[in-house]
Amino acid sequence: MKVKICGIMSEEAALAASEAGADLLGFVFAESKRKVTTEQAAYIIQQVPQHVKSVGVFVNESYENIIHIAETAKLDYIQLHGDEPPEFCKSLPYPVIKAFSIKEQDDLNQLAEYECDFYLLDSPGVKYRGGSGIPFDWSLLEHLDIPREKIILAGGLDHENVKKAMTTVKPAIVDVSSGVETNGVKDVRKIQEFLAAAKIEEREDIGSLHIT
Ligand SMILES: O=C(O)c1ccccc1N[C@@H]1O[C@H](COP(=O)(O)O)[C@@H](O)[C@H]1O
Repeated sequence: MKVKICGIMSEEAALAASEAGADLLGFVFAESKRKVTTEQAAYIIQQVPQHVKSVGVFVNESYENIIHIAETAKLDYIQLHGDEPPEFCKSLPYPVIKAFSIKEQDDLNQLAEYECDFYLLDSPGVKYRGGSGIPFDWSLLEHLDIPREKIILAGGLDHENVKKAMTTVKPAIVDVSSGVETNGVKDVRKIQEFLAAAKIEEREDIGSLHIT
């Protein structure tokens, strides 16, 4: 299972996440208590190994600003977490993760209109467009007809519910922000616990190879 740790604001959190096995780190450039400047993100991204991919999170941002920030900070992926239309997603010269708020079955209909690299399924925002720390009803995804390799599951995940989330939804990537924080700040121990829980399938696979 691949893991994205989102809302990275410090070098310490980025290094802890990458050392614990995170595959992607998210940097929020939208209105949020986790918002970083382009310069902060650029500095942190330079400190982490290249195999750990960087994701810029934007909400209804202009094409020009996204490109400028992506080039300056050396982002690998663009996450669009607002009301961006399908044409906008297709127009970006970067791999795109389009986020969708899921509160009822009908919310899934819009996914078919989008061509993107990943579909991120999240709870509706509360104060901001994401990062609420609240899970949504995963059973709504039972009949989702998007390949699971393109699904990122987000919204209120933590080290206690991530295993259930993975077995229920079978996403390609799990994404967490609030669930690895204490008092609004990334918590190294919680990052490590989340990664240990999310990567357990891989360890179980290795274990079963020894047994057989
Ligand atoms: O984290 C934020 O503050 C944020 C603000 C605006 C758009 C997206 C944001 N975060 C995204 O929200 C999801 C879920 O976060 P949580 O685990 O429920 O706290 C995650 O994909 C972040 O990328």
